[in-house]
Amino acid sequence: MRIVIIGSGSIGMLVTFYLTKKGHRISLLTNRQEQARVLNEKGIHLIIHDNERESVKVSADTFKDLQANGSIDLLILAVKSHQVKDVLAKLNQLHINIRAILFLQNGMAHTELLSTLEIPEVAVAVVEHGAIRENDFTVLHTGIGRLKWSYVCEGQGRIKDLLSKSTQLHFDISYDMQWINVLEQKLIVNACVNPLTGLLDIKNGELVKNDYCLSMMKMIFKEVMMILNFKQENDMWNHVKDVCLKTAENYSSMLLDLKYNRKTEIDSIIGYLVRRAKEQNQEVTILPFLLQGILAKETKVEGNVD
Ligand SMILES: NC(=O)C1=CN([C@@H]2O[C@H](COP(=O)(O)OP(=O)(O)OC[C@H]3O[C@@H](n4cnc5c(N)ncnc54)[C@H](OP(=O)(O)O)[C@@H]3O)[C@@H](O)[C@H]2O)C=CC1
Ligand SMILES: CC(C)(CO)C(=O)C(=O)O
Repeated sequence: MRIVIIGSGSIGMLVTFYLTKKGHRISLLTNRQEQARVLNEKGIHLIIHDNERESVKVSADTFKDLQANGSIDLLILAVKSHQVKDVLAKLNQLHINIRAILFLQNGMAHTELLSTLEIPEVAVAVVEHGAIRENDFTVLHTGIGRLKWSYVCEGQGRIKDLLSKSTQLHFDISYDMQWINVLEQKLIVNACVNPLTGLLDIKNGELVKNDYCLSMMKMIFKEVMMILNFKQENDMWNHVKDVCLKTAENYSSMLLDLKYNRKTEIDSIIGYLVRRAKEQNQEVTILPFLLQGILAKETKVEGNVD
């Protein structure tokens, strides 16, 4: 089975590492020639529990090296949510025949593209792990979590086959029948944690340790619950707080994107919720505030006030 992973950042390297270790042959497609060269020379190094280091050999190519009219049995997309559209458009232009696709993004931007896909097998997953790209060939596995996934359409079961053969190795995998539930539950967590940690420049744990932060997070949570019409409010609130505790020492991906001057996934998380509130004629004030706040930080103009 030809498995291709596009996106060789934190999650792309993490998933490639574990699948390779489990014996799967993966082609990792990078954005930059230099990264492909380094990966082919050094392999992927994974650092876990502060200093345990392991490495695997990998086969890396650039996205631009993809041959037109080729085929991919299973494509795993590990780019940021706002990069998905561009990647799919390029694959389409090259007439690549994709038999199955697995999305690993946070947020909901990619769900708006699902109805346009002409791929027989489609699944979505959320990654509850923490991973940080230290350099072009090293990834830190900072939080051990789960990969939760679900089919949008099952096709020939290639994804099920791969994931059922890939359990353990620090990568617990669980299946849910309802793909929308999988994504919405992660959306709730990301909406509560990411923008607030990004704006306040704090670790995830501070959100539950500091009473002011906790009450701000509760205000966000309330608006999100209303928009999604989510029923099990208490369970979900406990889950959000639990994620903050389990990832207490982590910086959220949004805070890191801001720190390294990268575009954040705010539109796919909060932008999506604001658009949904508008469609449902619901008045929301906190989420638009967060959206503007993060966009302001993303486009910050430096200089003296006077
Ligand atoms: N990191 C984490 O701990 C977690 C991440 N996630 C989610 O996983 C997804 C991926 O995140 P993450 O790995 O952190 O992101 P990164 O920014 O680390 O990685 C994205 C990768 O995609 C590459 N890329 C961008 N555009 C293209 C393109 N057109 N063609 C080929 N490659 C491209 C980037 O290249 P370049 O190297 O040039 O930038 C980069 O290597 C996100 O949706 C994120 O929210 C979910 C849970 C935890
Ligand atoms: C779960 C959480 C909040 C962990 O930091 C995350 O998904 C992220 O940072 O994007």
